[in-house]
Amino acid sequence: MTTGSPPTTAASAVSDDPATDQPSNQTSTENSRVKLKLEDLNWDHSFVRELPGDSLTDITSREVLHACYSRVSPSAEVENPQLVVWSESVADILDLDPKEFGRSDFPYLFSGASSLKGGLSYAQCYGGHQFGVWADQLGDGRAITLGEILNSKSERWELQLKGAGKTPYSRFADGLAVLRSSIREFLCSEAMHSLGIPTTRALSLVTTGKLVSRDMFYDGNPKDEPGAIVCRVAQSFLRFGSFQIHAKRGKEDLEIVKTLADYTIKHHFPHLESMNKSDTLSFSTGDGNSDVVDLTSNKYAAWLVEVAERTASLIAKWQGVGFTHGVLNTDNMSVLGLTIDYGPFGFLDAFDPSFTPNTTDLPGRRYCFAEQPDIGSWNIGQFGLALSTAQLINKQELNYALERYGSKFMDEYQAIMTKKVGLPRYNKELIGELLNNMAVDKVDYTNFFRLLSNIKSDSDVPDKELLVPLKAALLDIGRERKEAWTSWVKRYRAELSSSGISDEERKVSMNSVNPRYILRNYLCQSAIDMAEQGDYEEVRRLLKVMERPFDDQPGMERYARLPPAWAYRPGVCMLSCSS
Ligand SMILES: Nc1ncnc2c1ncn2[C@@H]1O[C@H](COP(=O)(O)OP(=O)(O)OP(=O)(O)O)[C@@H](O)[C@H]1O
Ligand SMILES: [Mg+2]
Repeated sequence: MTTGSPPTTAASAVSDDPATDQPSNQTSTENSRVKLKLEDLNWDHSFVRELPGDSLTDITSREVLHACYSRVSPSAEVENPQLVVWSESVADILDLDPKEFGRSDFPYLFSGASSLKGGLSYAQCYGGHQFGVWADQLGDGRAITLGEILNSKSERWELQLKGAGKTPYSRFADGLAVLRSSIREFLCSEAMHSLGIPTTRALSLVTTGKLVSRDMFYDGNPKDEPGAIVCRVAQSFLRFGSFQIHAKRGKEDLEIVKTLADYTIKHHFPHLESMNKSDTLSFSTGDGNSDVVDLTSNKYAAWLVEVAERTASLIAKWQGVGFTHGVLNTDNMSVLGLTIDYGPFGFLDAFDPSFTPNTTDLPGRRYCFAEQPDIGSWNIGQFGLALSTAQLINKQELNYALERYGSKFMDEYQAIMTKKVGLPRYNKELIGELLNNMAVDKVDYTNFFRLLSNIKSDSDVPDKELLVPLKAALLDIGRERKEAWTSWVKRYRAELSSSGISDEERKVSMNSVNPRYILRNYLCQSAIDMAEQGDYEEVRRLLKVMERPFDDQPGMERYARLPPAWAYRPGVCMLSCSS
C-alpha cells in the first residue's frame, strides 16, 4: 500500500494490508527473528502478581486505599472501529508479526471491544502535584493496562489502551479520548523516539466509531468529536505520583512505597540490586568532603540518583529539539525517564524561552520551555520526599540526588548544544549570544540549526555575504540586527576554523543532531482535520516523515515549513489540558 486510499471499514483495512506498507527505515522488522500472532504473545503479569491490588471491583469513582491498582476491563463503547495508524517498529519490539495489523479483528482487540487472549487488565493508582499543588489521588482515569509482554530478548513491555473507558480513578470524567488528542499522542510518541528521545511508544490508533463530547476551550460550547484509543507501549508506566500517593497516605501505606520501590528496582533497575562495595557509586561532594553518601549501601538512594539522572538527561534532550511538554505535573513524570503523556505539548517554532503550549499554564508559565529543567528538579525533589517519608532514603541522599540532577543536566545540555553548533567543545559565550539573538529575532529553532551547517569556514567570505547561508531563517530581521548576526557569524567562523573539523565532516555531524523535520503543531492539526473527515492518509504520511527526522526527504520539503498564519488560531499552537 502507498499512503493512498485510507481504509474505510475494518475489511478494507485488511485489503489495504498495513503489513506491506513498510517505511523505508524499518529494516529492523525484517531482522527480527520472532514474528508472533496476537494469540501467541508471551504475557507475564508481574504488576498484578507482585503488588497489592484493590479489593473492590466496581468502577465507580472512589478513593482506592492500600493498593497499587484496580482490576478493570476496557468498557468504551465501540461501533465499527477503524485502524487509523500503526507502528511496525513497535510491533517489532513486541515480536508481533506486522501482518497482524491487517486482521479484521485488530480494531476490536485494540479498542478493547474484544479481549486479547492472555491479557489481565487493570488501572494504576497514582497521585500527583498539579501545577505545584498536591492533588491527591489521580490514577489511570482513562488508561487501562492490558498486561505485560516478555519478548524474545526477555524485555518486559506493558501494553495500555488510552481512552478505553471509566475506572475507579475517572473522578468526574468519562474515561474516553478523542481522535484529535489520540493522533497527537500517537504521532509525537513515535516522532520523539525517532529523534532519539526516551518516550512511551504507540502501537496503534483506532477510532471507536462513537462520538465523545469535549469542551476544548472551556467556553461552555462542547463539541462532539470522534472517539479514539491509542495502544501505548512502555517498559513501565510507573510515575513519580505512583510512589507519592502511598507516602502521602502514610501509616500502613508507607510499606507500599517500599514494596513498589522493590518491585521497580527488581524489574527495571536490576543492576542496582547487585551493587557491592567495588561499585563506584560513592562520591565526593565537591566542597572538599567526600564519601558523605555511599550509594552502594542503600539501593533506594542509588535508584533515586539514577531516576534523577535519567530525568535530567531526558529534559536536556527536550531542550535540544525545542520540545515543551506543557503539563509537567508529577503524575506525568516517568520513573524510567521517559516522556509520558502527550497532551498540550508543542515544539518551539520561533525561539522563545517563555513559550508554553498550554493555555492553562499561561498565567504563571510554570511549564514554559525555559522552566523545564528547574521543574524536573522540583519534581525529583517531590519524588525523593516520598521515598524519604517512607524512610527509604535520608535528606542527605535526597540532596545528593538533586545535585546529581543538576550536574547531569548541565553536562548533557552542554554536550547537546555543542553538537548542535558543530564545535569540539562547549563555548558558553558563543552559544549564549546565539540563543539571545534567536530570542530577540524570534528565529525558528529547528530550521536555524539545520541551516547553520551550511556555514563554511574554509573560504574567505566578504562581510556582507556572511549571512547568506542563514538567509532562509533570518528573513525578518531588521537592518540594525544584521550587525549583531554578522558579528556572531564572524566569531563562529573563527571558532570553526580553529576546530580542525572539515566543513563536510561537521555538516554530517550537525545534521545528525539537528532535525530537518519536527512535529510542529500545525502539521498535527492538518492531519487531524483530514482524519476527522475520515481520511487517514495525512496521519500516515506524517508518521513516515517523522520516522526519519534527520534525513532530507525529497518531496517532503513542505513538512519543514514554518507555520502558516492559520496555525496561530486558538487550538492549533495553543492547547488546554482538555482532551
Ligand atoms: N477523559 C478522562 N476521563 C477520565 N479521567 C481522565 C480523563 N482525562 C484525564 N483524566 C485523568 O485526569 C488525570 C490528569 O490527566 P492528564 O491530562 O495528566 O492525563 P491523561 O492525558 O489522561 O493520561 P496519561 O498521563 O496517562 O497520558 C489523570 O488521572 C487522568 O487519568
Ligand atoms: Mg497524565
